[in-house]
Amino acid sequence: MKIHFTNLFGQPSQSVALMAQNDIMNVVRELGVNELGIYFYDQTNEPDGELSSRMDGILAGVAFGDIVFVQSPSWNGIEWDNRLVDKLKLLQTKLVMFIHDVPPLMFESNYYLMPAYIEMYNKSDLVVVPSEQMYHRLVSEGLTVKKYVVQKLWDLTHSLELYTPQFEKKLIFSGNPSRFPHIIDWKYDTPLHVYTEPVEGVDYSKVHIEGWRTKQELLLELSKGGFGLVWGNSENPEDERDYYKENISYKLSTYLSAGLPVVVPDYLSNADYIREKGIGFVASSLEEANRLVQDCTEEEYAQMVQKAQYTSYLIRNGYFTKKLFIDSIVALGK
Ligand SMILES: O=c1ccn([C@@H]2O[C@H](COP(=O)(O)OP(=O)(O)O)[C@@H](O)[C@H]2O)c(=O)[nH]1
Repeated sequence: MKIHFTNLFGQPSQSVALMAQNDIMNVVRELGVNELGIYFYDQTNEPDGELSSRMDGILAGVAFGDIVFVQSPSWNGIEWDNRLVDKLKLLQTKLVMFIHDVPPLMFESNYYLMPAYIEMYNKSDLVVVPSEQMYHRLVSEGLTVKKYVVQKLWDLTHSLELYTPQFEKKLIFSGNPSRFPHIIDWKYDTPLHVYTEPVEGVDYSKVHIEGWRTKQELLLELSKGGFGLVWGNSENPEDERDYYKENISYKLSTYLSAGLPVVVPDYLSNADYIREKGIGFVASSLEEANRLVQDCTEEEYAQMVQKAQYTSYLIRNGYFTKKLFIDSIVALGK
């Protein structure tokens, strides 16, 4: 019996979906997993026979009874993904749906696709979900798969020699303000440094715009100090859509991979982890986030940095992925 993971190719190198899938693959490859490369492309007018041959090629190395983790979605559309799943069922594989993103919940205009996604998820033997909240949400939408494993945090692997974060009353945000517009309308005392590719015609005068960095450059910069800020798509938590409360934030793991203390909103699916481990502040508004940083002492910060080392070690070395991998195999065998 072999174990396979699908892995995404063909998106720009700045795509977080691509980074996340590729990083998962880098971890499980070390565990002997076989890679099923999936190309992201415009498949709209692909003739049926060609699509079928393409998929047979992708699945050439899969034998009857193997275990296949499908990193979902492939971003080629639900029909494409569903078709691949049907081929995997024909091969009588044990199917693990590793749910990274749920497009019908991400964008309101896609909600109509929910029954199609649930139908596909229900073909699997086990689902890996970002959080308990997401599992219960999907069950409320019709998910019937009983076996599930919670991912909890993204890994972000590297073997860089980083700095030890130093106390500085500054916040850092690594993400595209087009998805987080309130970030560049920053109204608070604590300086906010934003890592993103600047877009022409956008006013960045209220923040310190740092430009785009590669993963390595970003981690090195982050590890110098300050606090990593996670916030949802709305400034006010009351306006926040459910999705950010159910999925897990990639930027949160980026900060933690660099050993940086964080400030997160109280609705974040894994805010309890930050609170329990003492590796940052949990805030109910951006105003409070600002105040918590302003009131923080050097000793308090040093303690958070000390505690963050443990989570940083796990994230850097891929342990959240290794854990979900082992938990899934154990659960499939029950
Ligand atoms: O200069 C930059 C800015 C961002 N990023 C990456 O892009 C991610 C942003 O992800 P996103 O905003 O989608 O995260 P989420 O919404 O899940 O918090 C960061 O965490 C980094 O890993 C990067 O590599 N270089």
